[in-house]
Amino acid sequence: MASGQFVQETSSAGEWKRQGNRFTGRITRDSTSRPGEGPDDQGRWPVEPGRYRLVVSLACPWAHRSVIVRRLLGLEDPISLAIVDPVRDERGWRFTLDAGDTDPVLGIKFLSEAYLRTDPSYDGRVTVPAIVDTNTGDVVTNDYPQITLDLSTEWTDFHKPGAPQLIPPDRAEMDVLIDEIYRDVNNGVYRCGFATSQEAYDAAYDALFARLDVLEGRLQDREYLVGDTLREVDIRLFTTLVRFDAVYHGHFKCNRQKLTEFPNLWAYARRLYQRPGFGETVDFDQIKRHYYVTHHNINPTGIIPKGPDPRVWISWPVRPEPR
Ligand SMILES: N[C@@H](CCC(=O)N[C@@H](CS)C(=O)NCC(=O)O)C(=O)O
Repeated sequence: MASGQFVQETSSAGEWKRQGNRFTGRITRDSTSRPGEGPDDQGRWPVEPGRYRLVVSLACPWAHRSVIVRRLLGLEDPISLAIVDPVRDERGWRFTLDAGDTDPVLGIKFLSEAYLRTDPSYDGRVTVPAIVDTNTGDVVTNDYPQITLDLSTEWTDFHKPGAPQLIPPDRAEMDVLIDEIYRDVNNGVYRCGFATSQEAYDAAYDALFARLDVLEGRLQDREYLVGDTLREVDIRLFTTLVRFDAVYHGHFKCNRQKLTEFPNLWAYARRLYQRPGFGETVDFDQIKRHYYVTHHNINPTGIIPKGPDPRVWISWPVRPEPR
């Protein structure tokens, strides 16, 4: 069996097992910490506009969720944004897009500096998205599924007028879909790409396309995955779909078919892309550079494919809305 890029996260059967999220602090309205302080004894930090910095890579699908949600809710001013270079070197995520290769607010050159400041013994992967407290430079959270939920539910006082309700009052149906989509699609593409045995790859590929077939059927007569309005689950699916043909189809060998060959999923993804808050957050150049240059084991030459042509996302009208 070939060894993978992420040896600590590869099982003896060659399956990719994603590491847990180390920092699970939450920014909540009921934190008992005073402004400027935190966390309280339950790990809750106070909601405070201007205090926290969201660190993302525009290439990363997990971080991309938080970029979209922050924008849809109008949280750009209350929560600032730091964007790392899409290409990691052996020192991890770098602030080389900024003047002096330094984040202007946090004053650090590498995201690892914040991780190690917060936990000097940390030896896992340093990941985005992460929210950093600008008072101390400590990492509050890299718990990406919770980050977007808390933007929706804890920061409501700072949402823009008319901000969407991304979390339905009854979450049961959405949460089932979120789990299935995470396992088979969001993480499923990584399980294909990072598998180091044929069996592990085959199983991940089968589960991925079986789930996409189900979703394709679900979207036959719906505009959104749940109910008749945009929800968090749509954002979670979108950030994988928008990378599918550019990266996952070739680089991760998810190649039974392209997104453009699923009529309903393709129309759905394009409808979302063309909504405010979605397409303008997609940077195909950074997405491709990240995956093809950073994953040496699966693309040793580092050559970045020129295609596909991104104009397909906008160049002809989207199919009419489903009935
Ligand atoms: N925090 C999660 C998900 C976030 C994640 O994997 N982000 C990627 C970018 S898409 C990352 O930061 N990777 C850094 C690395 O692999 O060293 C994890 O630990 O797996």
